[in-house]
Amino acid sequence: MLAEWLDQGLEGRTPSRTGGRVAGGDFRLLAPGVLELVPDAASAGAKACVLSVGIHGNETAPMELLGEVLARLEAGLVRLGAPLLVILGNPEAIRRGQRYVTTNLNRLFRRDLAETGAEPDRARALMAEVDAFYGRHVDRERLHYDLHTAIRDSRFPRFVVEPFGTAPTPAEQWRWLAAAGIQAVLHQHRHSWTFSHYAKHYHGAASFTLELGRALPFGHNELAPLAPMGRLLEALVEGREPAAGDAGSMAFFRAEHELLRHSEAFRLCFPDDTPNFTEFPPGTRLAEDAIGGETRVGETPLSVVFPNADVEVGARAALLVAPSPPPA
Ligand SMILES: O=C(O)CCC(=O)N[C@@H](CCC(=O)O)C(=O)O
Ligand SMILES: [Zn+2]
Repeated sequence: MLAEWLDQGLEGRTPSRTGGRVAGGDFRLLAPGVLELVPDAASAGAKACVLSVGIHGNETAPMELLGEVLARLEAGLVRLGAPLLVILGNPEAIRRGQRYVTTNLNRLFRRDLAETGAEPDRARALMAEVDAFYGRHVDRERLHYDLHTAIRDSRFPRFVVEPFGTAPTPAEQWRWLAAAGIQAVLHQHRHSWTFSHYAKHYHGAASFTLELGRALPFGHNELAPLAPMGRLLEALVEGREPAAGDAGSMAFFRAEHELLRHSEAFRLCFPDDTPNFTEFPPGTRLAEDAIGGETRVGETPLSVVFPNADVEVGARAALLVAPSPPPA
């Protein structure tokens, strides 16, 4: 039923059942693509976990990975020990195999959102579900992992974005992420109104956008490198202490600038297939635009992450980042 829930969500079918039992607890379907799992008895240190996939419809590996965890839960190989909200972000975009339908859902998670349309409505529905879920677990630490894959190759194929926010990230997160095969961490320098930012900014959750390799169609993903991440997700679902790795094995970066597309004439001055975290020396021309002119690297080298000239006008076309010290 749980793994079927993913398929039903993708196919737009009404689920055959809206609730039932798994080992250690109950599940119930709260809304299309929103599933809550309630343990009979959560373990003492269990977090209130939000796990989301498919916020971008073409990023399939996280859906397959989470589908495997849910299948193991259903088969009784994993026992529910933590309150869990599982979210299939943008079902219509997933059905179409597209990043989004009309606008990028992952820029809309703000409470003063005024836009109307399918994606803004979905953002409002997901924010309400997250608010209600954390509201039901006020006594627990909050966690949100928003699982994605990247458009391009990367010097670090598996990395996380730590959203901007005042709530400090618990040190255990770095150890868990290192053990789960994460190779780099990028600290955001300003509000970005992504889903992971929402959980941190409004709810003080330990939250990340996780980039788990490259975006490929269903059936083309190599899940073996994600096995350690699958084990981290299972530990969270069971309310167990996850495996700890050496946080020092990860590379840490900080966003220094956000490159915005200001006009239709915007273009990046490096090849389209430039991998994430490619470093450019001082003086390199990175982009040109009809409004705002050209962007060059200043006095210190900068690396480029998420370069995409094809975003909506006004949207982020790249992050320019520099190495930063690991958190104390
Ligand atoms: O590879 C790309 O260019 C985009 C991959 C992706 O969807 N990344 C997220 C990052 C969100 C964040 O900054 O936390 C996004 O752009 O929404
Ligand atoms: Zn994404």
